[in-house]
Amino acid sequence: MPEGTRGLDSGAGRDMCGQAMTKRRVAIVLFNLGGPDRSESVRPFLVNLFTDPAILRVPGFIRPWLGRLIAWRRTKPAMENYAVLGGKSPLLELTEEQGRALDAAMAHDPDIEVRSFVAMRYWHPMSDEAAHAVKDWAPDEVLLFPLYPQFSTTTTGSSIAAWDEACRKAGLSVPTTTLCCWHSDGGFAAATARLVQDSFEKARAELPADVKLRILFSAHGLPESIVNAGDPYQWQVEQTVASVVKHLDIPDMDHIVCYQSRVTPQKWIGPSTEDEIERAAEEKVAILICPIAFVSEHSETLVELDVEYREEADHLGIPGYFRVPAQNSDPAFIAALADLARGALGSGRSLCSFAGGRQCPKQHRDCPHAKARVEARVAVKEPA
Ligand SMILES: C=CC1=C(C)c2cc3[nH]c(cc4nc(cc5[nH]c(cc1n2)c(C)c5CCC(=O)O)C(CCC(=O)O)=C4C)c(C)c3C=C
Ligand SMILES: [Fe+2]
Ligand SMILES: [Fe+2]
Repeated sequence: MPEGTRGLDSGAGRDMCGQAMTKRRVAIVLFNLGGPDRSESVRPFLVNLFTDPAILRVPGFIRPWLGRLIAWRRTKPAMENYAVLGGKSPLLELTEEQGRALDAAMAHDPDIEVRSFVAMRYWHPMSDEAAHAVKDWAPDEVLLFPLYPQFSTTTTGSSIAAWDEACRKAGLSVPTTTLCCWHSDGGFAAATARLVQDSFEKARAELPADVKLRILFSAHGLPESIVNAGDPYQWQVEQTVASVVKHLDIPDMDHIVCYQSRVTPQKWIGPSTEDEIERAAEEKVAILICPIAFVSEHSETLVELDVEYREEADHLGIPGYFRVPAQNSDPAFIAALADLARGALGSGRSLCSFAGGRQCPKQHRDCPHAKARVEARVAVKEPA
């Protein structure tokens, strides 16, 4: 758990007249996916994932056994992936590091005392543990901060539901702000573009002048049915890429958005990253892959991109294969997270996006702002 950085005068600041004032204690709850901490945890982690109603959209009475069956089938390939990483996911350590960096970045904010807590969705520490830790710290306010820039019902939406349930069980009731998405936040886009620009320049320096270099912005995929049902994730991924591209200084840039990590037989959104690697090989174009929907290194960057896809690209004779590092605790990225937190806390809204209100076009019915409006309308109709 990030311990946070507390100044010596923690808990007290000064107002405009120099009078001592009490700082608001703000617990920032960082939502993330979580990952197994040892090889024995791979199966139960997958069971948690595939029995989540946000992921496996089948009638409730089928879900527990179908979810277990899918998890059982996925265990071997997943274990092989995590074995490359020493049998565990690096996600918890990296998320805790981001939490400590965020606390440090906000340590001198005059009127708030911030402490970050990690709430993983599918492996420890999960929402129940985080809710108890937050309750023990006794904050004045809570900010729910997903470490997913783009909202999906399968990620942020699912974490919010798990958090609400955990708070109910823990008896935690504190004024809460939920930041639903930050796909096109300027600070995030600029920090990400800096990483892309650096990697592009390094790759360009290694390649012969006549070899073209294409940027593949690769996001985690999603079953198409979830997007068709109204999930705004794909639209938001496209917005992120457009925002990052605006900050790049690359003449005649060749880029595309694609999707990786398909794990079920249904149709997933495309084009797939694998197909794009194949196309680049056919066209004798080198590629720079930039993970765009997840802000830490994890199994899908360190294994899928760095090992599996790289091997496939080499096998296909691609003229160059490069990857942009994930943001992790990059200082400009952490500064962007701190600004997002300040913006959300100062917004006066209980639900806000990076820009305040709703950003998603209306066909994306699963945008939480759309849901909040429907719930408010229903509440108004309820008899007193
Ligand atoms: C139907 C299945 C899945 C959906 C939908 C899904 C959405 C989704 N996931 C991420 C980010 C991550 N997922 C990660 C691992 C992972 N995801 C699934 C399945 C679905 N994800 C599985 C089965 C796994 C386990 C790994 C495996 O079996 O290969 C991870 C990696 C975590 C780690 O420990 O390293 C991330 C990150 C997003 C952003 C998303 C939808 C928008
Ligand atoms: Fe996933
Ligand atoms: Fe939205």
